[in-house]
This record gives sequence, C-alpha cells and structure tokens, in this order.
Amino acid sequence: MSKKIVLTGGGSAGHVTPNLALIPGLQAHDIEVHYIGTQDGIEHTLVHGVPYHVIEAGKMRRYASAKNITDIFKIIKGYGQAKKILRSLQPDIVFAKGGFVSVPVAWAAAKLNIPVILHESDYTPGLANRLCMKKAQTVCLSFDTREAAGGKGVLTGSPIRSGLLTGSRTAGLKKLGFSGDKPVLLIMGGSLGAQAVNDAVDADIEELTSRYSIVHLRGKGKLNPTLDGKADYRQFEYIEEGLNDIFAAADLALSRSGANAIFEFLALRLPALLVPLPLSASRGDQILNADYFKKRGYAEVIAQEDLTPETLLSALCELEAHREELIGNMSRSVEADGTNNVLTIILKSIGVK
Ligand SMILES: CC(=O)N[C@H]1[C@@H](OP(=O)(O)OP(=O)(O)OC[C@H]2O[C@@H](n3ccc(=O)[nH]c3=O)[C@H](O)[C@@H]2O)O[C@H](CO)[C@@H](O)[C@@H]1O
Repeated sequence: MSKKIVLTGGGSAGHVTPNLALIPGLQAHDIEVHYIGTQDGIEHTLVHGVPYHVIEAGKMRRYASAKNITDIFKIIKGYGQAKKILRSLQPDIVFAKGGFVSVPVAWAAAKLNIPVILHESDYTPGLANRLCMKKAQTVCLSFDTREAAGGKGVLTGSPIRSGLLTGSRTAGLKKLGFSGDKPVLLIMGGSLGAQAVNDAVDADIEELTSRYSIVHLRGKGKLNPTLDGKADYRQFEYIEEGLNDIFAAADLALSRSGANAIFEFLALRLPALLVPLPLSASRGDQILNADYFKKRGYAEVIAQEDLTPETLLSALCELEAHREELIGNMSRSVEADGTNNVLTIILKSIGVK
C-alpha cells in the first residue's frame, strides 16, 4: 500500500513554495500527497494537482488587536477541522512548512500520534514554527541554527522548485520584450510585495530605467498603472508560471530578504541587493537572513530606513561593480538546495527506500 503525506503551510508564498518543490519527488516515490490550507490563503491559489483540504486558521499577532480574540476561536475551530481531516486520511506523516495554518495541523497530528516534520526557512523561527516545534520529531533547517531547534534540528537547506533553475534567458527577454542591451534588474518584494521598495523604485524610475531593463514583481494589488507601457519596465503582481525564465534573464536583483527568495538567488548565483523587512514591521528575521548572506559575500544589504533615490542608485552601482566577486562567493557556497535532503528525511521516517 502506498504511503500518504499531508503537507501544510501558508499565509505567504514563502510558506508554500518549499512544499511545491517537494511534491514531484514525493509522487515519484508513489506517495499520496494531500495539502491542508486555508480557503483564502495564497496556498489555495498556488497548490495544484493534489487534494486540497480547507481549515480555518487564526493569526497570532505580536501586537494588541481585537482580531486576537476572534482568531482564538478560528484556531480552536481549525484544530478540530484538522483533527477530523487527519483522522479520515490517516497519513503516515505531516510535513509543516510554517505560517499560522501549520499550527493546528501539527498539533492535531501530534494528538493523533502522526509524526510531524517541520521546516524552518529563517535564521530565527517565527511564533508559528516555535509552537509547531514542540510537536515535531525533526526540524529541517535552511540556516545552520541547530542549537535553536532543541536537539531536533537537521541542516537540510531550502527546498527549491527544480524548474526554477532551468530557465532560458532568451525566453525571459522575449517574454519581457527586452533587448538585453542593458543589464536586467529583477525587483522582488517577497510574495506579497513590498510597498517601501516599490515606492523607492517609483521615485527613481527615470534614472533606473535609463540604466537597467526592469522586471518588477510588485505584489497583489500593488501595480502602478502610471508605469504601464514604459520602456524598459515591466510590472507584475506575482508570476506563477515562467518565473524561471525571468530569473534566467536577470543580471541583478533588488529584493526583500525572505528566506526562500535569497536561497533561490544563491542557487541561481544571482547577485542581489537586499532590503530586509525592518524591525518596525517584523521580528527582525529578514535582517538576520540578510546579515548572514552579507557576511558570506553572497549579497549586498541596504536598510529600508536608508533607502532614498540616491542611496538606492549608488547601492545598485556597488552591486554591479562587485557582481563577479559575489557570483564567485556563491559558486563556492556550501549551502545546499534542500529538496533532496528534506525528501530523504521524509522517506526515511516513513520507511520508503
Ligand atoms: C512578509 C513576510 O513575513 N515574509 C516572510 C515570508 O516570506 P515571503 O513569502 O514574503 O517571501 P520568500 O522570499 O520567503 O518567498 C517568496 C516565494 O515566492 C516566490 N515568488 C515570488 C514572487 C513571484 O512573483 N513569484 C514567485 O513564485 C519566490 O520565488 C519564493 O519562492 O516567509 C519567509 C520564510 O519563512 C520569511 O523569510 C519572510 O520574512
């Protein structure tokens, strides 16, 4: 009888794309894959070709909000729904990628004695993963932060969708309508977009497009219609299909330092200028992710507070000047594409050879 796995994770694409990276390898081993996510989360739009089960999820905020009360009821409801789904599916294992939808699923799995494997993408775990960690038998890590994982941590690297590494520059340039005469700058604000990065780019668009051909992934609802049709500028909310060709066409990136994006840049040897999500809007995990990449010479970093049209331009010039050096450092990197490492851990724990 074939084995069964439930994947979970959502809220932002960073909690979904590693699961997408694992699905082909799991199916190649004849493992039946199911996904538990929310109705309205980005995971519902990104997961295709496997049965998708809906539960409610509540967000645990680090600030006071009336929603904290209503969300407690959602979490309790989600836990009950997850238990019902898991009881009927009887999976051999649950793989939780993080985000708040993971919490009721991991807790319900533990309650039903179903083993849980967790993946932590960031340098420091978020609240959702800290809550799941208690229930996990193994915590796979993108960064070598094994001491933070309470003896359960295994350094695996980050699962990366294999298709992302096999794009074509020619196809990317054609899709974007760029000649390839200017360097192509990919701007990516994380899966939900980054308003501060978008604003800084918009404020300096004339100068930037005089130097670069720009492909800008702005995030849902964050397109700027005044830039439609502008030469050397293409904007998208989010690219699901064909991102590999866009990545292949890019010479440089300007990006948030979400863990998945930066490990993808590393695997692609794409030099990036990182603008971490600031402490005012997060627990600071992107700052630590970016510091790690800067220290190893894989990327340059600029703080959001320091972002002006002038500093942005000079930081991009610096990045261009150090491009070959950064590519060399990334080529010698020891960080692995985690897809096979995570797969091996999952297969071993359910006895599949
Ligand atoms: C705002 C926020 O809290 N972000 C967190 C979220 O990342 P968030 O989802 O914002 O960003 P990540 O960089 O981690 O992941 C984005 C993923 O979406 C993909 N993508 C992006 C744009 C696009 O058009 N098409 C596309 O496929 C990227 O290739 C990547 O695989 O989870 C990460 C992993 O825990 C954290 O490091 C981030 O801090």
